[in-house]
Amino acid sequence: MIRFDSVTKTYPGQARPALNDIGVEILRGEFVFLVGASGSGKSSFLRLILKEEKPSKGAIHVLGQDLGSISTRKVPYFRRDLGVVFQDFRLLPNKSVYENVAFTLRVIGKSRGYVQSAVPETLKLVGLDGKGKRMPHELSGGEQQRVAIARAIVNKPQILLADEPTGNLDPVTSAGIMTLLERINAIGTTVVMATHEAGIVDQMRRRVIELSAGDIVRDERSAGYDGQTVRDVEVVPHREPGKPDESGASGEPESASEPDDSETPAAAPVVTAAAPKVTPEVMRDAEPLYVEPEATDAVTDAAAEITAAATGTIQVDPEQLKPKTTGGAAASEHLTLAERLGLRAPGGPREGDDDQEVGPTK
Ligand SMILES: Nc1ncnc2c1ncn2[C@@H]1O[C@H](COP(=O)(O)OP(=O)(O)OP(=O)(O)O)[C@@H](O)[C@H]1O
Repeated sequence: MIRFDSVTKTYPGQARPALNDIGVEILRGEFVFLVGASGSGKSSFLRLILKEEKPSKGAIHVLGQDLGSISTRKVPYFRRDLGVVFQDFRLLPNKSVYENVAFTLRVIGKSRGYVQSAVPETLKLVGLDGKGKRMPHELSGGEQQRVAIARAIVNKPQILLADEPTGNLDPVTSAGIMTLLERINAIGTTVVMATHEAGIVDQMRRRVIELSAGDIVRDERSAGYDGQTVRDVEVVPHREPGKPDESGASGEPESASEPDDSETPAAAPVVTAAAPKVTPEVMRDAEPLYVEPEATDAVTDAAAEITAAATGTIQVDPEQLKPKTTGGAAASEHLTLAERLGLRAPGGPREGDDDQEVGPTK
Protein backbone atom coordinates (compact mmCIF):
# COMPACT_ATOMS: atom_id res chain seq x y z
CA MET A 1 0.00 0.00 0.00
CA ILE A 2 2.89 2.36 0.90
CA ARG A 3 6.46 1.35 0.09
CA PHE A 4 9.70 3.28 0.48
CA ASP A 5 12.65 1.77 -1.42
CA SER A 6 15.99 3.22 -0.28
CA VAL A 7 14.51 6.70 0.04
CA THR A 8 16.73 9.62 0.93
CA LYS A 9 15.38 13.15 1.24
CA THR A 10 17.81 16.04 1.48
CA TYR A 11 16.29 19.52 1.44
CA PRO A 12 18.00 22.19 -0.65
CA GLY A 13 20.82 23.84 1.24
CA GLN A 14 20.95 21.08 3.89
CA ALA A 15 23.99 18.86 4.10
CA ARG A 16 22.33 16.27 6.32
CA PRO A 17 19.40 14.30 4.89
CA ALA A 18 16.02 14.58 6.63
CA LEU A 19 15.47 10.91 5.72
CA ASN A 20 18.37 8.62 5.06
CA ASP A 21 18.06 5.52 2.87
CA ILE A 22 14.66 4.51 4.25
CA GLY A 23 13.18 1.15 3.31
CA VAL A 24 9.77 0.31 4.75
CA GLU A 25 6.42 -1.11 3.72
CA ILE A 26 3.01 -0.34 5.23
CA LEU A 27 0.24 -2.76 4.40
CA ARG A 28 -3.44 -2.19 3.72
CA GLY A 29 -5.46 -1.75 6.89
CA GLU A 30 -2.52 -1.09 9.21
CA PHE A 31 -2.48 1.58 11.91
CA VAL A 32 1.07 2.88 12.15
CA PHE A 33 2.54 5.39 14.59
CA LEU A 34 5.56 7.37 13.44
CA VAL A 35 7.50 8.48 16.49
CA GLY A 36 10.81 10.20 17.08
CA ALA A 37 12.30 13.40 18.38
CA SER A 38 11.56 16.74 16.82
CA GLY A 39 13.38 16.97 13.50
CA SER A 40 13.78 13.20 13.12
CA GLY A 41 11.91 13.21 9.81
CA LYS A 42 8.30 12.29 10.61
CA SER A 43 6.64 15.13 8.70
CA SER A 44 9.04 14.65 5.80
CA PHE A 45 7.97 10.99 5.66
CA LEU A 46 4.29 12.02 5.45
CA ARG A 47 4.97 14.78 2.90
CA LEU A 48 6.76 12.30 0.65
CA ILE A 49 3.74 9.96 0.74
CA LEU A 50 1.53 12.89 -0.28
CA LYS A 51 3.96 13.79 -3.06
CA GLU A 52 4.30 17.24 -1.51
CA GLU A 53 8.02 16.59 -1.61
CA LYS A 54 10.11 14.48 -3.96
CA PRO A 55 12.75 12.04 -2.75
CA SER A 56 16.34 12.95 -3.55
CA LYS A 57 17.07 9.25 -4.06
CA GLY A 58 15.02 6.06 -4.11
CA ALA A 59 11.43 5.28 -5.05
CA ILE A 60 8.07 5.51 -3.29
CA HIS A 61 5.02 3.47 -4.23
CA VAL A 62 1.61 4.43 -2.85
CA LEU A 63 -1.54 2.49 -3.73
CA GLY A 64 0.35 0.61 -6.40
CA GLN A 65 1.63 3.74 -8.13
CA ASP A 66 5.23 4.82 -8.45
CA LEU A 67 5.05 8.43 -7.28
CA GLY A 68 7.99 9.32 -9.53
CA SER A 69 5.85 8.55 -12.56
CA ILE A 70 2.82 10.66 -11.55
CA SER A 71 2.92 13.98 -13.39
CA THR A 72 2.22 17.14 -11.38
CA ARG A 73 -1.01 17.52 -13.38
CA LYS A 74 -2.20 14.16 -12.05
CA VAL A 75 -1.24 14.78 -8.42
CA PRO A 76 -4.68 16.13 -7.40
CA TYR A 77 -6.25 12.90 -8.67
CA PHE A 78 -3.73 10.80 -6.78
CA ARG A 79 -4.46 12.73 -3.56
CA ARG A 80 -8.16 11.89 -3.71
CA ASP A 81 -7.30 8.53 -2.23
CA LEU A 82 -5.45 10.14 0.67
CA GLY A 83 -6.96 12.03 3.58
CA VAL A 84 -4.77 14.34 5.64
CA VAL A 85 -5.19 15.76 9.13
CA PHE A 86 -2.85 18.29 10.72
CA GLN A 87 -2.16 19.55 14.21
CA ASP A 88 -3.59 22.99 13.37
CA PHE A 89 -6.84 21.70 11.76
CA ARG A 90 -6.60 23.99 8.69
CA LEU A 91 -10.33 24.60 8.30
CA LEU A 92 -11.69 27.21 5.94
CA PRO A 93 -12.61 29.91 8.49
CA ASN A 94 -15.40 31.54 6.51
CA LYS A 95 -17.24 28.33 5.71
CA SER A 96 -19.61 26.40 7.94
CA VAL A 97 -18.81 22.95 9.24
CA TYR A 98 -21.04 21.45 6.54
CA GLU A 99 -19.39 23.50 3.81
CA ASN A 100 -15.90 22.65 5.02
CA VAL A 101 -16.68 18.97 4.64
CA ALA A 102 -18.71 19.36 1.44
CA PHE A 103 -15.97 21.41 -0.19
CA THR A 104 -13.73 18.39 -0.71
CA LEU A 105 -16.52 16.64 -2.57
CA ARG A 106 -17.51 19.66 -4.61
CA VAL A 107 -14.02 20.29 -5.96
CA ILE A 108 -13.82 16.74 -7.19
CA GLY A 109 -17.15 17.10 -8.94
CA LYS A 110 -19.41 14.88 -6.83
CA SER A 111 -23.14 15.31 -7.48
CA ARG A 112 -25.30 17.42 -5.21
CA GLY A 113 -27.20 14.29 -4.13
CA TYR A 114 -23.97 12.56 -3.18
CA VAL A 115 -22.83 15.58 -1.16
CA GLN A 116 -26.19 15.81 0.60
CA SER A 117 -25.99 12.23 1.81
CA ALA A 118 -22.22 11.88 2.40
CA VAL A 119 -21.68 15.04 4.48
CA PRO A 120 -24.32 14.40 7.19
CA GLU A 121 -23.28 10.72 7.32
CA THR A 122 -19.65 11.71 7.91
CA LEU A 123 -20.52 14.38 10.47
CA LYS A 124 -22.49 11.73 12.32
CA LEU A 125 -19.52 9.37 12.18
CA VAL A 126 -17.26 11.93 13.84
CA GLY A 127 -19.84 12.87 16.49
CA LEU A 128 -20.79 16.26 15.03
CA ASP A 129 -24.34 15.50 14.03
CA GLY A 130 -26.41 18.68 14.23
CA LYS A 131 -23.41 21.03 14.14
CA GLY A 132 -23.21 21.47 10.37
CA LYS A 133 -24.30 25.13 10.50
CA ARG A 134 -21.69 26.20 13.03
CA MET A 135 -18.69 28.21 11.89
CA PRO A 136 -15.22 26.91 12.84
CA HIS A 137 -14.69 29.67 15.44
CA GLU A 138 -17.86 28.51 17.21
CA LEU A 139 -16.32 25.10 17.88
CA SER A 140 -13.90 23.83 20.49
CA GLY A 141 -10.47 22.60 19.38
CA GLY A 142 -11.58 18.97 19.60
CA GLU A 143 -14.64 19.70 17.49
CA GLN A 144 -12.56 21.56 14.93
CA GLN A 145 -10.27 18.56 14.65
CA ARG A 146 -13.34 16.37 14.15
CA VAL A 147 -14.40 18.60 11.25
CA ALA A 148 -10.89 18.27 9.81
CA ILE A 149 -11.12 14.49 10.15
CA ALA A 150 -14.60 14.49 8.57
CA ARG A 151 -13.21 16.50 5.66
CA ALA A 152 -10.30 14.09 5.31
CA ILE A 153 -12.47 10.97 5.24
CA VAL A 154 -15.65 12.14 3.48
CA ASN A 155 -14.28 10.94 0.17
CA LYS A 156 -13.55 7.52 1.72
CA PRO A 157 -9.80 7.64 1.17
CA GLN A 158 -7.83 4.43 1.40
CA ILE A 159 -5.12 6.10 3.47
CA LEU A 160 -5.40 8.67 6.26
CA LEU A 161 -2.23 10.57 7.15
CA ALA A 162 -2.27 12.42 10.46
CA ASP A 163 0.55 14.75 11.51
CA GLU A 164 0.32 15.35 15.29
CA PRO A 165 -3.50 15.43 15.17
CA THR A 166 -3.74 15.71 18.96
CA GLY A 167 -0.91 18.21 19.36
CA ASN A 168 -3.21 21.17 20.11
CA LEU A 169 -5.77 19.29 22.19
CA ASP A 170 -6.16 18.54 25.88
CA PRO A 171 -5.65 14.93 27.00
CA VAL A 172 -9.30 13.92 27.24
CA THR A 173 -10.16 15.42 23.86
CA SER A 174 -7.05 13.77 22.40
CA ALA A 175 -8.24 10.41 23.65
CA GLY A 176 -11.60 11.00 21.93
CA ILE A 177 -9.86 11.83 18.66
CA MET A 178 -7.87 8.61 18.95
CA THR A 179 -10.99 6.49 19.42
CA LEU A 180 -12.31 8.12 16.27
CA LEU A 181 -9.13 7.36 14.29
CA GLU A 182 -9.20 3.82 15.61
CA ARG A 183 -12.77 3.43 14.39
CA ILE A 184 -11.87 4.85 10.96
CA ASN A 185 -9.06 2.30 10.78
CA ALA A 186 -11.42 -0.49 11.82
CA ILE A 187 -13.67 0.24 8.86
CA GLY A 188 -10.77 -0.30 6.46
CA THR A 189 -8.70 2.88 6.17
CA THR A 190 -4.93 2.59 6.57
CA VAL A 191 -3.81 5.18 9.14
CA VAL A 192 -0.29 6.60 9.47
CA MET A 193 0.04 9.03 12.36
CA ALA A 194 3.06 11.04 13.49
CA THR A 195 2.95 11.76 17.20
CA HIS A 196 4.90 12.65 20.33
CA GLU A 197 2.15 11.32 22.61
CA ALA A 198 3.60 8.40 24.53
CA GLY A 199 0.33 7.67 26.36
CA ILE A 200 -1.60 7.26 23.13
CA VAL A 201 1.02 4.98 21.58
CA ASP A 202 1.42 2.91 24.74
CA GLN A 203 -2.32 2.42 25.11
CA MET A 204 -3.14 1.60 21.50
CA ARG A 205 -0.32 -0.92 20.96
CA ARG A 206 -0.10 -0.67 17.20
CA ARG A 207 2.84 -0.81 14.84
CA VAL A 208 5.47 1.76 15.77
CA ILE A 209 8.11 3.07 13.36
CA GLU A 210 10.66 5.18 15.17
CA LEU A 211 12.84 7.68 13.35
CA SER A 212 16.04 9.18 14.68
CA ALA A 213 17.89 11.80 12.65
CA GLY A 214 16.38 10.43 9.44
CA ASP A 215 17.02 6.73 10.13
CA ILE A 216 14.47 4.08 11.05
CA VAL A 217 15.80 2.84 14.37
CA ARG A 218 12.80 0.70 15.33
CA ASP A 219 9.88 -0.94 13.54
CA GLU A 220 7.78 -3.07 15.88
CA ARG A 221 4.31 -4.53 15.86
CA SER A 222 1.95 -3.94 18.81
CA ALA A 223 4.53 -1.70 20.39
CA GLY A 224 4.76 1.11 22.89
CA TYR A 225 6.29 4.55 22.54
CA ASP A 226 9.63 3.62 24.01
CA GLY A 227 10.09 0.06 22.77
CA GLN A 228 12.56 -2.15 24.54
CA THR A 229 15.27 0.44 24.68
CA VAL A 230 15.97 2.88 27.46
CA ARG A 231 14.95 6.26 26.11
CA ASP A 232 16.00 8.87 28.59
CA VAL A 233 16.84 12.32 27.39
CA GLU A 234 20.22 12.01 25.77
CA VAL A 235 22.53 15.01 25.77
CA VAL A 236 25.23 15.03 23.15
CA PRO A 237 28.09 17.35 24.14
CA HIS A 238 29.03 19.98 21.65
CA ARG A 239 32.50 19.75 20.15
CA GLU A 240 34.14 22.29 17.95
CA PRO A 241 35.34 20.79 14.66
CA GLY A 242 38.96 19.80 14.98
CA LYS A 243 38.97 20.25 18.76
CA PRO A 244 39.45 17.13 20.89
CA ASP A 245 36.89 16.40 23.58
CA GLU A 246 37.66 15.42 27.16
CA SER A 247 38.30 11.82 26.14
CA GLY A 248 40.84 13.04 23.62
CA ALA A 249 38.75 12.11 20.60
CA SER A 250 39.04 14.39 17.62
CA GLY A 251 36.13 16.60 16.71
CA GLU A 252 36.73 15.89 13.01
CA PRO A 253 34.22 13.71 11.19
CA GLU A 254 35.26 10.06 11.28
CA SER A 255 35.16 9.74 7.57
CA ALA A 256 35.92 12.23 4.85
CA SER A 257 32.66 11.29 3.14
CA GLU A 258 30.57 12.35 6.14
CA PRO A 259 28.81 15.63 5.54
CA ASP A 260 30.08 18.63 7.40
CA ASP A 261 26.75 20.03 8.53
CA SER A 262 27.14 23.18 10.53
CA GLU A 263 23.49 22.88 11.56
CA THR A 264 23.95 19.42 12.99
CA PRO A 265 21.91 18.91 16.15
CA ALA A 266 25.11 17.70 17.88
CA ALA A 267 25.59 21.35 18.81
CA ALA A 268 22.56 21.21 21.09
CA PRO A 269 21.06 18.71 23.52
CA VAL A 270 19.33 15.94 21.58
CA VAL A 271 15.98 15.20 23.16
CA THR A 272 14.97 11.69 22.24
CA ALA A 273 11.63 11.57 24.02
CA ALA A 274 8.92 14.18 24.51
CA ALA A 275 7.08 14.55 27.80
CA PRO A 276 3.81 12.62 27.55
CA LYS A 277 0.68 14.75 27.75
CA VAL A 278 -1.85 11.99 27.26
CA THR A 279 -1.26 9.33 29.87
CA PRO A 280 -2.26 5.67 29.48
CA GLU A 281 -4.85 6.28 32.24
CA VAL A 282 -6.55 9.03 30.27
CA MET A 283 -6.68 6.81 27.20
CA ARG A 284 -8.08 3.90 29.20
CA ASP A 285 -10.80 5.99 30.82
CA ALA A 286 -11.78 7.89 27.69
CA GLU A 287 -15.41 7.75 26.66
CA PRO A 288 -15.68 6.46 23.09
CA LEU A 289 -16.83 9.54 21.22
CA TYR A 290 -17.18 8.09 17.76
CA VAL A 291 -20.46 6.82 16.39
CA GLU A 292 -20.84 3.43 14.78
CA PRO A 293 -21.78 3.92 11.10
CA GLU A 294 -24.88 1.77 11.50
CA ALA A 295 -25.92 3.61 14.66
CA THR A 296 -29.53 4.55 15.26
CA ASP A 297 -30.56 8.14 15.80
CA ALA A 298 -30.82 7.52 19.53
CA VAL A 299 -27.22 6.38 19.62
CA THR A 300 -26.18 9.37 17.54
CA ASP A 301 -27.92 11.74 19.91
CA ALA A 302 -26.21 10.13 22.87
CA ALA A 303 -22.83 10.39 21.16
CA ALA A 304 -23.44 14.04 20.32
CA GLU A 305 -24.21 14.69 23.98
CA ILE A 306 -21.02 12.94 25.05
CA THR A 307 -19.07 15.01 22.54
CA ALA A 308 -20.67 18.23 23.78
CA ALA A 309 -19.97 17.27 27.40
CA ALA A 310 -16.37 16.37 26.64
CA THR A 311 -15.63 19.51 24.70
CA GLY A 312 -17.53 21.87 27.00
CA THR A 313 -19.44 25.11 26.46
CA ILE A 314 -17.81 27.63 24.22
CA GLN A 315 -17.77 31.23 25.42
CA VAL A 316 -17.80 33.31 22.29
CA ASP A 317 -16.30 36.73 22.74
CA PRO A 318 -17.04 39.17 19.88
CA GLU A 319 -13.29 39.53 19.30
CA GLN A 320 -13.14 35.80 18.68
CA LEU A 321 -15.87 35.97 16.06
CA LYS A 322 -13.24 37.18 13.64
CA PRO A 323 -12.00 34.30 11.48
CA LYS A 324 -9.07 32.52 13.06
CA THR A 325 -6.47 30.40 11.36
CA THR A 326 -2.92 29.51 12.19
CA GLY A 327 -0.84 32.45 11.16
CA GLY A 328 -3.90 34.75 11.28
CA ALA A 329 -6.51 35.72 8.78
CA ALA A 330 -4.11 37.98 6.96
CA ALA A 331 -1.75 35.09 6.38
CA SER A 332 -4.55 32.83 5.16
CA GLU A 333 -5.59 35.38 2.56
CA HIS A 334 -2.29 34.81 0.86
CA LEU A 335 -2.65 31.05 0.76
CA THR A 336 -4.16 29.32 -2.21
CA LEU A 337 -7.19 27.15 -1.70
CA ALA A 338 -5.14 23.98 -2.00
CA GLU A 339 -2.68 25.29 0.59
CA ARG A 340 -5.44 26.09 3.04
CA LEU A 341 -6.89 22.64 2.52
CA GLY A 342 -3.54 21.06 3.12
CA LEU A 343 -3.41 19.63 -0.37
CA ARG A 344 -0.23 21.60 -0.98
CA ALA A 345 2.41 23.00 1.34
CA PRO A 346 2.24 26.77 1.83
CA GLY A 347 4.69 28.65 -0.34
CA GLY A 348 2.84 28.68 -3.62
CA PRO A 349 3.37 26.71 -6.76
CA ARG A 350 6.88 25.52 -7.33
CA GLU A 351 8.82 24.95 -10.46
CA GLY A 352 7.32 22.06 -12.36
CA ASP A 353 3.85 22.45 -10.82
CA ASP A 354 0.93 23.14 -13.07
CA ASP A 355 -1.88 25.60 -12.38
CA GLN A 356 -4.39 22.96 -11.36
CA GLU A 357 -4.36 22.58 -7.60
CA VAL A 358 -7.46 20.66 -6.70
CA GLY A 359 -10.32 19.10 -8.54
CA PRO A 360 -10.86 17.91 -12.06
CA THR A 361 -8.58 19.30 -14.72
CA LYS A 362 -11.50 19.64 -17.10
N1 LIG B 1 11.39 22.61 3.87
C1 LIG B 1 12.51 22.31 4.52
N2 LIG B 1 13.68 22.86 4.16
C2 LIG B 1 14.84 22.56 4.79
N3 LIG B 1 14.93 21.67 5.81
C3 LIG B 1 13.77 21.10 6.22
C4 LIG B 1 12.52 21.37 5.60
N4 LIG B 1 11.57 20.64 6.22
C5 LIG B 1 12.19 19.93 7.17
N5 LIG B 1 13.51 20.21 7.17
C6 LIG B 1 14.54 19.60 8.05
O1 LIG B 1 14.43 18.21 7.91
C7 LIG B 1 14.59 17.56 9.16
C8 LIG B 1 13.37 16.71 9.47
O2 LIG B 1 12.25 17.59 9.65
P1 LIG B 1 10.77 17.04 9.85
O3 LIG B 1 9.86 18.23 9.87
O4 LIG B 1 10.49 15.98 8.87
O5 LIG B 1 10.89 16.40 11.32
P2 LIG B 1 9.76 15.95 12.35
O6 LIG B 1 10.20 14.68 12.93
O7 LIG B 1 8.44 15.98 11.68
O8 LIG B 1 9.83 17.11 13.44
P3 LIG B 1 8.68 17.65 14.42
O9 LIG B 1 8.36 16.54 15.36
O10 LIG B 1 9.32 18.83 15.08
O11 LIG B 1 7.51 18.05 13.55
C9 LIG B 1 14.83 18.67 10.18
O12 LIG B 1 16.22 18.79 10.35
C10 LIG B 1 14.26 19.89 9.50
O13 LIG B 1 14.93 21.06 9.92
